[in-house]
Amino acid sequence: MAIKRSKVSVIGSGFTGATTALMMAQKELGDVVLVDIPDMEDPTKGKALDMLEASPVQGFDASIIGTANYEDTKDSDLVIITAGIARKPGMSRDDLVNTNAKIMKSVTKEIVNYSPDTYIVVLTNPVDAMTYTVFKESGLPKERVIGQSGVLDTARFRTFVAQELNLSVKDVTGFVLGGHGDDMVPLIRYSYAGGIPLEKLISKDRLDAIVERTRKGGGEIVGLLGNGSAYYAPAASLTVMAEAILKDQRRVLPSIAYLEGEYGYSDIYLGVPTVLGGKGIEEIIELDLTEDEKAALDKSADSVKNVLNVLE
Ligand SMILES: NC(=O)c1ccc[n+]([C@@H]2O[C@H](COP(=O)([O-])OP(=O)(O)OC[C@H]3O[C@@H](n4cnc5c(N)ncnc54)[C@H](O)[C@@H]3O)[C@@H](O)[C@H]2O)c1
Ligand SMILES: O=C(O)C[C@H](O)C(=O)O
Repeated sequence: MAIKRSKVSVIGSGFTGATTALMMAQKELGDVVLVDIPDMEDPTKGKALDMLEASPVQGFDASIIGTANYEDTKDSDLVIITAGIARKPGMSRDDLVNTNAKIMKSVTKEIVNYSPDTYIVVLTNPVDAMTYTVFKESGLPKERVIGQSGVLDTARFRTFVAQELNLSVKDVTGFVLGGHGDDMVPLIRYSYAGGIPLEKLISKDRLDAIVERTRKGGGEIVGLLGNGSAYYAPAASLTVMAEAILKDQRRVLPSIAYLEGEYGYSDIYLGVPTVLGGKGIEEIIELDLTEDEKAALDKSADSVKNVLNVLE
């Protein structure tokens, strides 16, 4: 049998979907199918063609098509969901819940109809609850339905730490746990610059300020953009997760995973450290938490549960 390139479908061709499609094609992760609603079919085709025309200039090999027909997604190895509405200044991510839950249900039906064994990575907000909705609707095993928040939240944290210390972002590591809301939990104790614990390099006051800015990082961009939310760093985050799965890299990355007792929670999707590889979420890493860290994580999990409770 001939060896085939991977196929990745991106549902939603808006800011995050289109940017993710381009980043994945630039990294030659596979052929890309960009999908939107029928009313958006022509602009979606236009974006895909425009990206394809960048390929000779940048020297990447990938087919990129735009469509409103799910048949074109048939046999996707991986599907990324970015479809839905984004928040505007003054809104919380949770305000999007019922509109986006309906969209999750309808797109998930179509996805698994054409790709019954695929992996799905969800971006749409409120992402912890939307990942739960997609999991329930898809019937896929839990390790194949994954949400994105921690890679982005950790990237924001690393950016602010690198700025504070005037060091390369490459040398700063961190971990953000919990739901993708203002009470997410950046774990300072597990964060380093060049292997040195951050607590030895940055004062408590400054670290507290960095944690607060990280928690409100999405809102900071929403406020600046005025009409829409972040998309470059979210697309980069989705791309690294897609790469980890498609290339079976077994990367240690924070993902929104379905918990069955891990960290003391059950029947919930929440951000935790995971091993991401060719089987999707291959492991959930359970870190020892102090009482304060566990209390912060409980608060964040409660916020996610409150959103799950309003799901219609
Ligand atoms: N989890 C995260 O870290 C994170 C980061 C950034 C954005 N987001 C979320 O991602 C979502 C998308 O953000 P965006 O900036 O790309 O928004 P956008 O408005 O630019 O794009 C959304 C696209 O979804 C399409 N769409 C709507 N209903 C659809 C359906 N039924 N089928 C297919 N496509 C459909 C729209 O036509 C639009 O093109 C938002 O909910 C946003 O809050 C999450
Ligand atoms: O903040 C938002 O609404 C979008 C996204 O969740 C983000 O963190 O940038």
